[in-house]
Amino acid sequence: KGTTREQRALKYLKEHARQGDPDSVLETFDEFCRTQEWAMNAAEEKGDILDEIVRELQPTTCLELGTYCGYSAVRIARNLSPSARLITIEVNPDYAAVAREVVKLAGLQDKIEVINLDSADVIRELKTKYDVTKLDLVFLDHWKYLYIRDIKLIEEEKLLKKGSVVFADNVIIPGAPGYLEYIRGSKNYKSTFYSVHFEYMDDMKDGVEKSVYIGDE
Ligand SMILES: Cc1ncccc1-c1cc(O)c2nc[nH]c(=O)c2c1
Ligand SMILES: [Mg+2]
Repeated sequence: KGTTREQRALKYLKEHARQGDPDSVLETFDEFCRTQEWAMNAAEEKGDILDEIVRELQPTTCLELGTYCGYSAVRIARNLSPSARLITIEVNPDYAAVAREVVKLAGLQDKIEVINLDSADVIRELKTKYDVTKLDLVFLDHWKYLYIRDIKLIEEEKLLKKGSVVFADNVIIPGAPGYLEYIRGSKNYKSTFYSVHFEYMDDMKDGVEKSVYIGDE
């Protein structure tokens, strides 16, 4: 084959999506995943909830852990106000390279910064190196065992404020052992679970968890 699934997806997007049109990029990516090859995008019901959160919260500074090909980064950024921005972290260099192309194709490179590093290392430097004061929205969509490590690090760095939203994908499949217990057991969050279909699979159920920070700043 020579190419990876992510490279094939990017090729399809370049051939079929409208340059500079985020909606077209997302629709085309969904079409690819429905007709050509499945990919782990926070799409369909998951994406609809994400859209709703962004539209209601109108976040200024967003952090995404787990960029993959940039689908949810585009989904978030297309609804951001002019001065708002999204920092998205992807540890896999091949995924990060594709994501940067997808972000460019959507015309959102001025709103989205893709960082190809380990999430913990970046979280520790958000205030000093990335000019972040507080995070209004955090989207956890990387590796299930890192959700709890990274949310504790975000708390340690005092990056959340009252009203900040932490949105987690895949809390059922593959599941986020320990994260749900931690966040639901914490007095600093008000959590809501949403039962949703797994991306592009009408006969599989997953879950997402929306947690609003109400703790001390
Ligand atoms: C790929 C896959 N296969 C079977 C079951 C679940 C998954 C799956 C689905 C996702 O939405 C993911 N999101 C972020 N990171 C992941 O690793 C991930 C894995
Ligand atoms: Mg996911």
